[in-house]
Amino acid sequence: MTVQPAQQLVLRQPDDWHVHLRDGAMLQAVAMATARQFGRAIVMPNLSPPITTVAAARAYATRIHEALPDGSGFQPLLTAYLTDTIDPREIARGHAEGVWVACKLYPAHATTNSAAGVGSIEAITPVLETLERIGMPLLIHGEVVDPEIDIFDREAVFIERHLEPLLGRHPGLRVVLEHITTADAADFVRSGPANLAATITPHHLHINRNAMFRGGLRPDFYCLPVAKRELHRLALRAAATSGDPRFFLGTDSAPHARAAKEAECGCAGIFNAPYAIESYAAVFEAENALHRLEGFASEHGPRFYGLPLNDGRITLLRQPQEVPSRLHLNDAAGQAVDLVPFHAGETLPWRLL
Ligand SMILES: NC(=O)N[C@@H](CC(=O)O)C(=O)O
Ligand SMILES: [Zn+2]
Ligand SMILES: [Zn+2]
Repeated sequence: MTVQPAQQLVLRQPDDWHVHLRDGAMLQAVAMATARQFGRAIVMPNLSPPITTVAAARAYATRIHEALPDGSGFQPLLTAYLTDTIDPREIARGHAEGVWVACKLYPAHATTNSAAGVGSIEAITPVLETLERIGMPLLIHGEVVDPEIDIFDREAVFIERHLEPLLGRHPGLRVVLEHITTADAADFVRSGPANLAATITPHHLHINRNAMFRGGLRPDFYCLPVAKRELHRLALRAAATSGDPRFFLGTDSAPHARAAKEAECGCAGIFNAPYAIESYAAVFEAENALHRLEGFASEHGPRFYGLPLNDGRITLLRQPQEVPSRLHLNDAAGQAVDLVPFHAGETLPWRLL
């Protein structure tokens, strides 16, 4: 007897626990790519200027809803951008009013639009004490910015220099180490307390650092934290497919206009939203772990954030689909925004119905 592989996969509707929806024309062009598959998404606040006030977050939520068709059930979950001077009372007020659900910590100058980020984590102790008290999660871009540290070591060094001491000082703080890229991070989270979790992107499950240099310089595979060696990719695949509830889906879809990726100083970020769930499904199937995709994509995240699971379902069909090499997505004025999707030119085995 031969067992036929499943032709269709029905999943509880997933959420994206880390996405960049941007603003203006880019927001209008990319919002639907996320909303067509995910029920909710944790929307990053690194706009320019960044989202540092309750009023700015409210206005941004309105713009996100306006970028989507009427009746879209998509729910953006906004975040506050931490600076050295943000007032903990403003954070607590936005949380109490349901305007934002988490705070984002960018070490200053670590990544795109992080110049206004945090210079010293110790210096924002009153903010962290507030988060601990009110149970609001802290989401961290975990890389040191010390130029002496090799770029491939910045995540591991951040864990040792900053994350471990931070968890020691604030044992009740709920922390998500975002877009982990190393075996070091996966091990640290796995052996850490229940209030520590991590998101994992599709690209860090698919590519290692060779992808940036295959046959020439490939800006579409450049993101931060930068992809690491193969052993790290394999460790991330093991973590994502392990069933451990501290690991969950966060695409870090980070669209940049074509010209900004190919510039003299090209922007970091991979636009993976259009085929995100298919991209994860390909990984879980290759690891014989399709039965664990639903936990990773639809259950672990809401449980960590203390939110209900989505009621809806999505269906994936085993229908190979070719990913276009470019996408021309329209903004509200009908102007096309050109973007290169992750998996451009490749064939993915599953297709979202
Ligand atoms: N991941 C990236 O490479 N870029 C993100 C910022 C971030 O998540 O660090 C962006 O906003 O472009
Ligand atoms: Zn980041
Ligand atoms: Zn990001």
